[in-house]
Amino acid sequence: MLSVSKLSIDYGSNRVVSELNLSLGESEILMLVGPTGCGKSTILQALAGLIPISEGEINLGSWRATPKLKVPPEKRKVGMVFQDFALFPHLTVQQNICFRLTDTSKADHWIKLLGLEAFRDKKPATLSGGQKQRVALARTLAHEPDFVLLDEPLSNLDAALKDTLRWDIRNALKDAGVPAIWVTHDQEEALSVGDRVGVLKEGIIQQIDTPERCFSLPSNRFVARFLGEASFIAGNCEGDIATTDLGNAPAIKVDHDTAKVDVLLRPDDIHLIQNANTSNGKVTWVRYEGGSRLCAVKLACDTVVTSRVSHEVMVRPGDAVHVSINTTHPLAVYAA
Ligand SMILES: Nc1ncnc2c1ncn2[C@@H]1O[C@H](COP(=O)(O)OP(=O)(O)OP(=O)(O)O)[C@@H](O)[C@H]1O
Repeated sequence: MLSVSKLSIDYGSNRVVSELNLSLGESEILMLVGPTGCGKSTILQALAGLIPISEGEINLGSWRATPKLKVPPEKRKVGMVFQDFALFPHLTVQQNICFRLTDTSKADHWIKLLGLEAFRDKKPATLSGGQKQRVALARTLAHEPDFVLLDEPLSNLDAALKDTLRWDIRNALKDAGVPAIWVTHDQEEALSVGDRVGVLKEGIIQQIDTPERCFSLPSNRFVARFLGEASFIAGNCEGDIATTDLGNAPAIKVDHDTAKVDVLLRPDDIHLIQNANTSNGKVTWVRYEGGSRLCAVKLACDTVVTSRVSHEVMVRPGDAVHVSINTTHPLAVYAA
């Protein structure tokens, strides 16, 4: 098990990561997300032993690192996968994967599992981005690391390839049975691929939780907005029911126990009707998404809520519509 307690990291006098606590179970995948510059790569580098830590402890069972107790990268049994693949250009796929490997049978397992058999004798320059990333992953896993760190492994690839490769990477990590921390900029990827998601802001973890809880019960408004479309509407909350101008809904108070609240609404929580007898809002913009359309609706109180409708609903900016809350799951509410 990888466990990190009260980890702080400074660059000179600048503290970029503060008091990070986390523990990863066997074969658990933690997705680390946050705005640019919030410290994601810094955390990975510290876990790998590439930069010093200022406070706290990293413990893998077989070794323990503190600011005074240094453990060099080669003693940490860590595997790293980067966005730029970091392959040796003069070596073949087979040679890249087997580099410094005593038991090459492990390499065969990953070459087969990641669909690389036809490319064994090719040089990296002749491979596509997705194939290169598979080679990088196979090389990492063939060395049987105790944990794996992935720094935006899919960010140089096109959308269609990302979609299949993210599942191949997840399956390979699960097959290897090692814990992994995977940094991504893609919220959808974080929610769908991870066992848990950690949301970082200015070096401080805001929430580490299951994808479902991070999305539907964010610990604060920053997490709510960071993980997807989020609107907030004023309401009252008595017990576990919230009352708003758009209807009532079951609710969970996330922060303080106050009656006046703001209710978090995701686009799927809002039902939009065109040509209703009465309207309560005007469409301000519409984004076509392929199978659906995301619509922003301005209410009389000036609050803007977003609703996702089928692509068959030809809603346009300026349309008068009726919106209401339509949910059976409890909505997160925050003190107003
Ligand atoms: N070698 C360094 N020396 C000084 N400051 C650094 C160094 N590397 C990173 N920083 C600063 O530390 C902070 C965190 O950087 P880091 O690269 O960890 O962020 P990130 O969340 O990975 O960003 P991105 O999503 O853009 O990759 C930033 O303010 C960055 O400018």
